[in-house]
This record gives sequence, C-alpha cells and structure tokens, in this order.
Amino acid sequence: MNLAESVQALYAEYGALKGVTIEIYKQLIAVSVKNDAASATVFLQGAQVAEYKRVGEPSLLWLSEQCDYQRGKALRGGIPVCWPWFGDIDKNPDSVKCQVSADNPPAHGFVREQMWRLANVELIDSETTQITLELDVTPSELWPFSAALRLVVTVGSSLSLQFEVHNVGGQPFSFTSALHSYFNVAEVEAVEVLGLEGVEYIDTLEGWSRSCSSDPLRVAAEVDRIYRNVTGPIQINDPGFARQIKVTHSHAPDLVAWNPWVVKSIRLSHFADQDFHKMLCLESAHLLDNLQTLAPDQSYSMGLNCRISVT
Ligand SMILES: O=P(O)(O)OC[C@H]1O[C@@H](O)[C@H](O)[C@@H](O)[C@@H]1O
Repeated sequence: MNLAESVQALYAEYGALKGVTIEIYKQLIAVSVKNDAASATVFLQGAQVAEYKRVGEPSLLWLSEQCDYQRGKALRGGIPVCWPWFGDIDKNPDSVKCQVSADNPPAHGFVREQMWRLANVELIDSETTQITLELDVTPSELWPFSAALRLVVTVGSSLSLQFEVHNVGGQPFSFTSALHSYFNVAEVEAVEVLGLEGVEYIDTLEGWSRSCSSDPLRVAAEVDRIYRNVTGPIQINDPGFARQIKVTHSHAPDLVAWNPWVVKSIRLSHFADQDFHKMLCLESAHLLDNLQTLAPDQSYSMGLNCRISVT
C-alpha cells in the first residue's frame, strides 16, 4: 500500500469518529484527535506522540521546526519510544548488550524508527480519546527475539501513555526502555523541576559519576543525568507559561534529564542552535540495573501521566 492508500484505509476505519483526522506529513502518517479538553497528534512511525495541547494553552510538548518527516528517522521532539535499549548500546547492562550483534546499532533502540499499526481510536467521552498503536517485533540482525508492543495514548484533560511489552517468542529477553518526553518550556533558564531533590543521579557528562543535590533541578548549562529510583511525581514549574506540569510515572523508576545547551545544540540533527532555550527532556525510564527480563508469555507495562495546572 502506498501512503495515499494507507490514509484511505485508515479513514475508512476511523474517519467517521468525531474529531479524528488522518494526515500525511511528507513521508509519514499521523492521526490527530480533538475533543472538548485537548487535541493531540500521534505519528504511526515510532508511535511518536508529537503534540498534546489543551484548549487555549501552549503545547505541552516541544517539536522541532526542522523535522523532515522522513521514513526511518525519528522526529526530534514529542515523545519517542526508546526500546529495547536506551542511548548507546554500550552503556546498557551486559544482559541487554549481549543480545545485540549488529555493528553500530542505533541509539535508543530501533522501534522509534519503525512503522507501528494504528490498532484503535476510541472516543471514551466528550473529553477523552484513546489511541492504541501496536508493533510486532520479529527476530532480525538487530535483535533476535519476538515481542508484541503496544502504546496506549489517552488524550483528555491530562495526557497519559501506557507502553506494554509482551514476550511472544520462545526465549527470555532483557531490555531497558524510555518514554523520551521533550517538554515545551517558555525559557528553560527560568524553569525549575521539583521532586528530584535528594535523589541520587548519574552525571553522564562527568564520567558517569554519582551525585546528588538538595536543590530543585535548574538548567544553566548542558545537563545529561540519570536520576535513579525516583519515588514520587516530578513537577515542572514554568513561570514563562505560568503553568506547572505534574508528571507521574508507573514502573519507570529512572528519570533522564537532558538539555543539550549551546555546544551540543550546534551538532544535533533537526535542532536549531537556539532551540535548547525552549525544551527540556525529562524521560520516564527503567535503565541500568532496573532492566526488565521477560520469560516467554510474560508482559511488562510502564506509563506516565502529564497534568498541567495554570497559575
Ligand atoms: O539524538 P538522539 O539519539 O535522539 O538522543 C538525544 C539525547 O537523548 C537523551 O536521552 C540522552 O540522554 C542524550 O545523551 C542524547 O543526546
């Protein structure tokens, strides 16, 4: 099926639902939903949520204006799904690393670049729409196992994502994952993140050394940290947008905080030199010794919820 035929098939299935549109962005297909509380756009490639916006408010998520919407390339922004490893494969636990034999495997796994299937769109009520995407992972030179992945995105007065992994093969496998949220902020220098005070983190910019701070997280230089075993919700205070974003996680004990700042911004793909002022990644994850191992027929599910309050 070519792009136009795929869109036609999706329209035949979901086009009659109120507020649902299927759109083509260059080489990619996205489903957009709009209800009485919010609107959102999710790309089939990577099951990548690209936008969530409550009526009359700025976007929750940052999305690069330099996205080129090409097959096989994750969009810079929104919420990419990183699986079955996070970041550089070599920084993953041995039991995750030893499963991957390909030379130069992509950063953050391979499912953010694959075409997922739109499995369902459901209008739950006038303020809530649920979008379900699925991907069947089959053995390949990148990863020799079979898994069924599902991402359920609930668009309402808050945004929720539930990511499920089911081992449908005959062998156990291990993985790390992240829902790599790029938050849209008015001016990152003015933002503070509460909920990470006193939580030990690994500073990947300081030789992966361990550190801890009793202050809220503020960004005034490049930040690339893995906060370990975060127990409560976090809160992003954004005075420029006069709002707070409360992010709650389930089965995602680690939190990656990332802002590329000046120098890294220049070499990042699909990222303007000044974009670092407008975004802050706070990524819900299970990494390092929080990896998961699934025996045949076992499942794992992790999730996040983002709720905005306006001051
Ligand atoms: O450019 P990518 O592969 O999307 O990765 C972006 C960033 O993702 C973050 O999760 C990492 O902590 C950073 O080190 C990395 O630069």
